[in-house]
Amino acid sequence: MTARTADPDVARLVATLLSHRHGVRAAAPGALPGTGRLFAAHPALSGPTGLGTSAARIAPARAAHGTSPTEPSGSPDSDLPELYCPPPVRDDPELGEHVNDRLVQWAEEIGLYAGQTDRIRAVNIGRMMMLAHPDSDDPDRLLVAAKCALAEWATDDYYCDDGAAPEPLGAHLGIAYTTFDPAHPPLRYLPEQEKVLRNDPVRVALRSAFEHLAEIADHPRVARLRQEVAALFVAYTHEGTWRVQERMPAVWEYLAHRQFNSFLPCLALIDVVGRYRLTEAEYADPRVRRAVTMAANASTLVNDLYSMGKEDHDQGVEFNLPVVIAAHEQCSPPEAVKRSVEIHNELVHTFEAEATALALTGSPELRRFLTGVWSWLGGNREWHRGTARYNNT
Ligand SMILES: CC(C)=CCC/C(C)=C(\C)COP(=O)(O)OP(=O)(O)O
Repeated sequence: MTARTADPDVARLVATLLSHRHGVRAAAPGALPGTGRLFAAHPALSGPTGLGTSAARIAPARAAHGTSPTEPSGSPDSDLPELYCPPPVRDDPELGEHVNDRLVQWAEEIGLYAGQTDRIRAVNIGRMMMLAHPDSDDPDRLLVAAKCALAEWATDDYYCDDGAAPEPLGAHLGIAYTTFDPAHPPLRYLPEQEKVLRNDPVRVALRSAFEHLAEIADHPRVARLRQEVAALFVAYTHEGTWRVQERMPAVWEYLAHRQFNSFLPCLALIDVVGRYRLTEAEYADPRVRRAVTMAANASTLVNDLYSMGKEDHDQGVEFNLPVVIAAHEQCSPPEAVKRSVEIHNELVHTFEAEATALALTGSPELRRFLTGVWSWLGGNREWHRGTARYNNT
């Protein structure tokens, strides 16, 4: 495994991706084909109503941020393929800021990212939740999703990234897991266990986030998130092994890991935030699972592309799809970025086709959930395009 250096051609391509005015435009439709009409036919499932909610309704061809399928696509100054991604459905900066303020307050109260309040505020996960969950204007629900996301992200930042030693990773994650699936030791060991769970900000954050989730979600959906975060932790360990072994994974292996070291836990809360209930039978349907995990993977490849600039400055080896492709397919870094965009696009096209079929034949709740995943892709990309986490390097 060789250390990477910032390649000026890659920097140019990443800058193109990040650019608002000349970047790769959203090329995908704003709604899954056919679902706009179906939503209209099911007013009970057509999203929130009331003050300030009109922007949250799913509109087939309208972008919240000046990108629409009718706009020209592709960048004038590069041959980077279009990033196939829907536009964001709504942009309500005030709502995002409100959620973000409360999220930062929570982080301060529990000591998460202590001394880095300004940085965490600038990352603006409140805005991410506002963009990615356009069918909810409920700040309390968006805040719960934001707390879960920040706690999951912090687990990565504290235990995996930023030069963290890989050796204790398994133990860190094993203990962290018990914050939301409690261990029940003989009573005499309980004080010692409890002390450890309280003396680390990641553990405190995960426990607190799950407690808040339990206030708004029923047991099956809390269990659903538990399962997705367990898979996330397995994937964190998977990545840690490459560091210990100093091994560059094969492209297929990297992608398999990225399906779960992904935003899948965020997608799992789409119905909770939207205040409806997708049955566990439908969530677990292998056809739904395939579509949703592909979308999760694609949304995280967006992260790989947008975070390349940041990762060039991080300590230690940072894995992302272009780095893995360049290493294994003996191509230049710019070519690896292009191939990564193509892989992203294939995943999104496949999701679009399969989710459309499922939405047309499944329950109204499944239809709304899959539309929510599609909206999530658009909001996720829009957030990556603007967050200080990837734009201030
Ligand atoms: C919000 C959430 C579920 C986060 C867990 C997974 C995660 C940390 C990412 C999908 C982000 O990936 P990465 O580790 O590459 O993050 P950075 O690019 O370092 O911000």
